[in-house]
This record gives sequence, C-alpha cells and structure tokens, in this order.
Amino acid sequence: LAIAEVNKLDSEEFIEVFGNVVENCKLAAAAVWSHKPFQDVDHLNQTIADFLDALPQKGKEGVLRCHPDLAGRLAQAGQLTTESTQEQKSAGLDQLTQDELSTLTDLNQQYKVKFGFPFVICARLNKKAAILNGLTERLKHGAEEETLAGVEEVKKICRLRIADIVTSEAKL
Ligand SMILES: NC(=O)NC1=NC(=O)NC1=O
Repeated sequence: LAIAEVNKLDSEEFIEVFGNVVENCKLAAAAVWSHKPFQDVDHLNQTIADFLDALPQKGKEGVLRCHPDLAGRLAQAGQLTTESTQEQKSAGLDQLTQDELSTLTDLNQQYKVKFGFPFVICARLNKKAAILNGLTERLKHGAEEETLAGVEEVKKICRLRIADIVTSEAKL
C-alpha cells in the first residue's frame, strides 16, 4: 500500500489493515486513524509510538501482556498470529534444543513472575542468543525500566510490520 492509499482507508479498513501492527492491539490502529493524512510511513510510525508513550503505566503493561511468549505455549501449539510466527521463526526459535527451550521457558516464567507481564523483544532484530542474553540481563532491572524497555521493543516490532504493509515511495 502506498501512503496515499493508506490515507484513503476509512477507519474500518484502516483497522483491518493495521490492526495487528501492535500484536493483538487493534486499539493502537483505531486510535491513530484520526491523525490521517499521514505524510509518510515515518509519520505513521511516530503517531503509533506517541500513542504507546502516552499510555499510563497500566496501559503500557497491558500492551505487553498482549504479546505471546517467545517459544511459549502458543508457539508450541502453532497458534501464534501470522506475524509472530514469522518473527519467532526468523530468530530461530523454532529450532531450539531441548536445553535452550527449557532455559527460555524458565527465564520467561521468572520474568513474568517478577514483572507481571511477559518479556518482549523484537525477534526480527535479535537471534536466539541475543534473546537469551537480553532476557537474562533485563531480568535484573526494575519494573518501571522494563515496562519502558518492552514498549521500545513493541515500537520496533511495529515499525517492521508497518514496513511490510506500506511501500515507501522509493520502491515504486
Ligand atoms: N514476547 C515477544 O517478544 N514476542 C514476540 N516478539 C516478536 O518480535 N514477535 C513475537 O511474537
């Protein structure tokens, strides 16, 4: 979709197209639609980033809770969204050894017990080693810091998902 076409979408179509750029969070798309027309893809990304940043603490935590665990129950059951399936596959999370899987599962559980929301990282920008290191490191942080870190990762995931939808003019 070119940005000009994006700007022609009514709210229902916009939500249909962008409803999962923030995982399981149609609200983000529904909320930013009223900012159209978008000058370019960066403007669209910035608008969603601003929406996420403006959420109260509980809202930020809620967005993180809408994310499936990496190599978690849903992944193992093959019930991830299309986007998450591709992202987790690209990080090699579908080829974990039994040891890696039990380590990741254990760390994810520790993280969730400590913070009350799942560990979120952009899987397209981190291979499994970086994910395991990131999880080990971030487990040591405070809740406030981790809420912000998680939202920053959500923005990266979102930017890449939008790039799959909106063709930048250069690629005409
Ligand atoms: N908990 C997560 O970080 N989940 C995910 N990150 C991604 O990039 N895709 C996911 O499903």
